[in-house]
Amino acid sequence: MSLLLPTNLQQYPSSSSSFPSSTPLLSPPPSTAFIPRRRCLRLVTSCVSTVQSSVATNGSSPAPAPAAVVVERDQIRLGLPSKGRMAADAIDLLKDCQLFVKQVNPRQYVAQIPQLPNTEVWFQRPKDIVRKLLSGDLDLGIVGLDTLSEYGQENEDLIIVHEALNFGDCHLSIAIPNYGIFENINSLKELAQMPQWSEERPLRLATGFTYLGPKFMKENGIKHVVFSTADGALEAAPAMGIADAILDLVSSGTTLKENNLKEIEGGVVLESQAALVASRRALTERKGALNTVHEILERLEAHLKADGQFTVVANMRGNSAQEVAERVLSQPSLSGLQGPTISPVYCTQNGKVSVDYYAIVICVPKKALYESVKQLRAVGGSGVLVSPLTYIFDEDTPRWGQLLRNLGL
Ligand SMILES: Nc1ncnc2c1ncn2[C@@H]1O[C@H](COP(=O)(O)OP(=O)(O)OP(=O)(O)O)[C@@H](O)[C@H]1O
Ligand SMILES: O=P(O)(O)OC[C@H]1O[C@H](OP(=O)(O)OP(=O)(O)O)[C@H](O)[C@@H]1O
Ligand SMILES: [Mg+2]
Repeated sequence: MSLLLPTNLQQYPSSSSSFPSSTPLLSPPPSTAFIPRRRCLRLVTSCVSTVQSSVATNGSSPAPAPAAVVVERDQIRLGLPSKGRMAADAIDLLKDCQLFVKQVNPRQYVAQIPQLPNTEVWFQRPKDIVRKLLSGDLDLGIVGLDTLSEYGQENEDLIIVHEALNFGDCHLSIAIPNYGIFENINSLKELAQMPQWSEERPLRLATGFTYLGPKFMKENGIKHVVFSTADGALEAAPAMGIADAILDLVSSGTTLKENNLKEIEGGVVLESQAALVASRRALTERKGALNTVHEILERLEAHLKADGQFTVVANMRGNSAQEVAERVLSQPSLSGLQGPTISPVYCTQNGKVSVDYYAIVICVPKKALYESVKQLRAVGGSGVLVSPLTYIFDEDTPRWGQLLRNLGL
């Protein structure tokens, strides 16, 4: 995968050809950029009988084939999650960027965004958004980085345009029971070194991530492992006796806790949140796609930057703007984005206009609000007004420059 990939994903080699032939129950090296998923799973099923049925009914399809051509059409297509926990948040984020998705009813899978007249929205399951970006049926999409990595499989055509949309935060992590033989096991290394695992009796790992799971275990040198898969509620697998460990998404950790499971050191495969993704082919070959992604990106960056900040206005007595500025800048949390704006506050006394006070305006990170208010008071600030910020449009968006460089433009 190309530029803008988060660091935690960049650690993966772009080819999976290094799967050792001695690794039991894993697929041999593929000859193309795609892992032949069916082949990988068939090897698993031949060794563990219980896996066969779950794999057969799992619905995991083979890795998507790369699109050969960009089919001509007038509209740019943006894929949004049709349901699940990301669906509402994606629409809300666009709404906060003044991009209103007009969906007539929830069962209608196509919608418009009046502010982007050349763009249509298609609602799809997250994994299908990735597949359809690859097949050329979608041009842009919002999905979790986990889904992108699992179904995109480092395909060069997928470009992460914005890797941190600030929702859908979770991480993909190995978890083991906190009881029995695992009671004192707290790291991946300790798990790998347990004497229980052998070629005949490998560690049984249940996961929906049938690409990332084997890849991670291989990269960590864990040989005696076999994978099973299911569509959900994986946390039940150890207690049901189906698996020894699981690899699944974690956010609050409640599901693990409620099922007597624990994460282990070194067991995090990736950190994930929602991302804006594009097809490289679409951006380079489809008329209007680059302009559309530029507009969406500008709005997203401006909104997301503003989302973490408050505007703070306060009055301060002083002899000059310079003197007030010196006092304000003596405090570490009051420098704002570029520095405080300081303006005279005019009032009349005995019919004469005079300036005794100055208004200062700064942007303050939401996390630092209380600290900033304390610092303002300490240098004589009063009448502090705090209001939310809607947008911060910088001179240029850093991600836009990165995107153009990535596309060779
Ligand atoms: N517990 C969680 N907390 C936060 N984000 C999560 C969590 N679980 C999943 N996600 C994010 O939301 C995305 C969609 O998850 P969701 O559960 O809605 O669908 P799914 O499980 O992938 O699909 P399906 O409907 O087939 O079960 C995930 O790919 C991930 O990026
Ligand atoms: O750490 P937590 O906040 O408890 O969240 C983790 C759970 O959320 C996801 O499941 P989801 O709710 O999507 O159900 P699913 O298994 O049907 O996908 C994930 O697969 C975990 O089971
Ligand atoms: Mg789910």
